[in-house]
Amino acid sequence: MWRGGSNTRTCKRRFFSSPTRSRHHRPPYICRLHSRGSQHLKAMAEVDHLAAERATARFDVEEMKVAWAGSRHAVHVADRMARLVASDPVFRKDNRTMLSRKELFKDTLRKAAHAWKRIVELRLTEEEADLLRQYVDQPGYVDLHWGMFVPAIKGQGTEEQQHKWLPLAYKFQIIGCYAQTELGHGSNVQGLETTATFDPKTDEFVIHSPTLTSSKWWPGGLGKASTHAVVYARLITEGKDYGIHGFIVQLRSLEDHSPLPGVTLGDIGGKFGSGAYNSMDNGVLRFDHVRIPRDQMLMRLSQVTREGKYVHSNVPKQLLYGTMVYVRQSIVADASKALSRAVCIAVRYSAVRKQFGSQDGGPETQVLNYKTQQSRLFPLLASAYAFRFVGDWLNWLYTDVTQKLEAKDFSTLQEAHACTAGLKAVTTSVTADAIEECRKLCGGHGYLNSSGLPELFAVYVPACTYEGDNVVLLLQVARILMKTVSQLASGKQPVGTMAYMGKVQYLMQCKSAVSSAEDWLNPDAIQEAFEARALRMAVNCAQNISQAASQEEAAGFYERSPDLLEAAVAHIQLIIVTKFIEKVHQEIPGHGVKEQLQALCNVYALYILHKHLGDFLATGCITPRQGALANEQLGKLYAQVRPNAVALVDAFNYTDHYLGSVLGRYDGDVYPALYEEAWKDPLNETVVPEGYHEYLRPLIKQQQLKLSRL
Ligand SMILES: CCCCC/C=C\C/C=C\C/C=C\CC/C=C/C(=O)SCCNC(=O)CCNC(=O)[C@H](O)C(C)(C)COP(=O)(O)OP(=O)(O)OC[C@H]1O[C@@H](n2cnc3c(N)ncnc32)[C@H](O)[C@@H]1OP(=O)(O)O
Ligand SMILES: Cc1cc2nc3c(=O)[nH]c(=O)nc-3n(C[C@H](O)[C@H](O)[C@H](O)COP(=O)(O)OP(=O)(O)OC[C@H]3O[C@@H](n4cnc5c(N)ncnc54)[C@H](O)[C@@H]3O)c2cc1C
Repeated sequence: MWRGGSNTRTCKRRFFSSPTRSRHHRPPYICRLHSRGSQHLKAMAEVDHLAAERATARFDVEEMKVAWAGSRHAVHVADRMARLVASDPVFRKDNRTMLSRKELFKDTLRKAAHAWKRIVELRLTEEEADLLRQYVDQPGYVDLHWGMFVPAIKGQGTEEQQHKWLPLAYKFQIIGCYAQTELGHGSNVQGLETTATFDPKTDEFVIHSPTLTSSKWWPGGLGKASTHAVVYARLITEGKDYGIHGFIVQLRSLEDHSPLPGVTLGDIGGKFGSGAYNSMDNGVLRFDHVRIPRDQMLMRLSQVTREGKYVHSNVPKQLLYGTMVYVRQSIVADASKALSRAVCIAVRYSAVRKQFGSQDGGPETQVLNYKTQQSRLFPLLASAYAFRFVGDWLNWLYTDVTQKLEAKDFSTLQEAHACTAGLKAVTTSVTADAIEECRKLCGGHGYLNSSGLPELFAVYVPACTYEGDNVVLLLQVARILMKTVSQLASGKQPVGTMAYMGKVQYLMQCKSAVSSAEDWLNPDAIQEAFEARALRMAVNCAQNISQAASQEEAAGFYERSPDLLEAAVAHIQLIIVTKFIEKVHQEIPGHGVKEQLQALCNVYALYILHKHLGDFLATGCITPRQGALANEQLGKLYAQVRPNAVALVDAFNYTDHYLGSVLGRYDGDVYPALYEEAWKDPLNETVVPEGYHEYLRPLIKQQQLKLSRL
């Protein structure tokens, strides 16, 4: 009866009602855990399986935490916020991949509301609140509210508009999203179709979706949560189309959340991966002649007068894209977070996991000791640090450009666009690929949801697409490179991150002086090789475009776009290497910290050189022998990193809650955790599965009957 008749009763119930029997049927380890209870678990947690690894570190981990976080204050605040989230049961996330879409969405609403409650109760600063939200680690409407809606109003709204709308947004009296992309157009912003036609009779804009393809499609937070949106639409006044502009539009009632008349909206449906980005209500939105007051056009850059006259302030039109520039720089900062999480999991697990090598009964080999594991993993570890530092620099650049713009100095706008677009593209592509590589580095267990890696990948991978498809963004960088090359002949000196192109005479013909593996530890040798490679690739593209004399320049660009993409990547990699070298040149306190960062900087640079050796050889920057020496030095650097690897990921200072991975646990006690996690799966709620009586039993019985007839 027990076996056959009660497949809906749970293991838990049976366990308590009939312990002997349950124990018999339960896996022995689980019974042991339950019988000893939390005391046993606590005792287990006190064992540090990675202690030996930590003991081999040759640097001060606490000081490395400071180097990673940026300051002692940053370490302290991050630590406090991470623990606050980890200790609060509302922020539990280990069950996320098992929730249905509706449950997951409600859970996201609950977490967002609870986070807000805590922020208000504890009177958290903006810095603390941002960190708290980061550690809650569940994409939701608040990301778009704070991350795009508020910045769009700040960047494109007049003082008066900011005064009216920002206090409402700051107190969550309204919830906003960023509605730009449409069903038919995302990359091509100028191709958007939604219209905002000025009606001078009523002093209103009429917002309308003229076609199916003009439906807003993708905006996060739009589907179910937002009450308002910044909507991008073609401004039409006095019969003329003035192109894309931003408008604040109310979508839902502030009383009962129902859509306002003329507004049709909903969620666009399930997305890649279980859990993951499905906590976000990416939405669809259509307007049927929805009227808004004229003063809800964001009028900082251009205005429409009461009479309907269009007035454009004397500022570059591209400032309309300011919110995207802002978010792209924050995405670069986030790349190092996602990458470091994946790397932390893979490094710790690789130190715990053992395979082969015990023929004589001795201990097996930690997989982290395999050279192949090191050559796949350590460049990713180095990339996490590289992205962290280039992200800090980009944040500085963004702040600097913003201050200049306030003073009506637009000279660095192009530099900001090229750096944010290019770094966003390169760091997100590398990070997405790296998370998947970390999954493979964890073998079979990496494929389990409880490793945290599948969800991390699924949440992260759309970063290659949103806020600008990476290929489209790299082509923007390439265009700026081509413009810069073409200006070299006229003697115009490039500035900022393009300044190296001014050394064109030298860089086009220089030969690397490297003659031993150690020579590649010289930052000048690395810098020169990367500069020469980037410049020669750009110049080659420019020559090829201009040699296609029969073609228009745009056609030549189109024809050569695959090569241009590679030239753009080379330029961006040069920026990352340069900023890492600059970081290492600074004063860095703490025993051994500078030396470790130096080693990681060299790993990053020589790994890129090795991976893109074809570029370096084809452009004649280095010889095949010098390429081989770089690879030889890389192997030596991996050996140097090996004893420090676990401590280098400890320096990220992530709680087990934030990591969300049984493989990446701080204590390295992986196997009991994996084993226990398995039993939480809903399939294990019953011993006999649902469907047994419908499908399995009849099948087995039928076969038994057939056999008995033989
Ligand atoms: C652990 C998990 C972590 C997860 C991540 C966590 C957090 C991240 C934070 C937030 C993310 C959360 C959610 C994601 C939300 C996503 C939102 C979105 O996706 S919003 C929609 C974004 N859409 C795009 O990015 C569209 C991309 N397209 C464009 O930007 C433009 O169409 C494009 C491609 C630049 C072309 O522009 P266009 O005006 O048509 O013309 P041109 O190419 O001819 O350019 C004309 C000149 O303008 C210059 N330019 C272009 N853009 C800019 C700019 N942004 N700033 C300054 N200048 C710019 C360009 O260089 C040309 O200059 P010249 O005339 O040649 O001098
Ligand atoms: C998870 C997620 C969240 C999002 N959130 C928001 C949001 O909050 N608000 C919002 O407005 N939008 C949002 N978006 C939309 C996002 O910004 C767009 O999807 C993105 O800009 C890419 O545009 P697309 O979808 O039109 O891609 P497409 O341009 O259609 O890309 C398709 C393919 O064409 C290629 N391609 C396109 N143009 C060129 C070209 N000129 N040269 C060479 N190749 C080209 C691309 O590389 C790609 O391979 C979100 C998207 C996702 C996935």
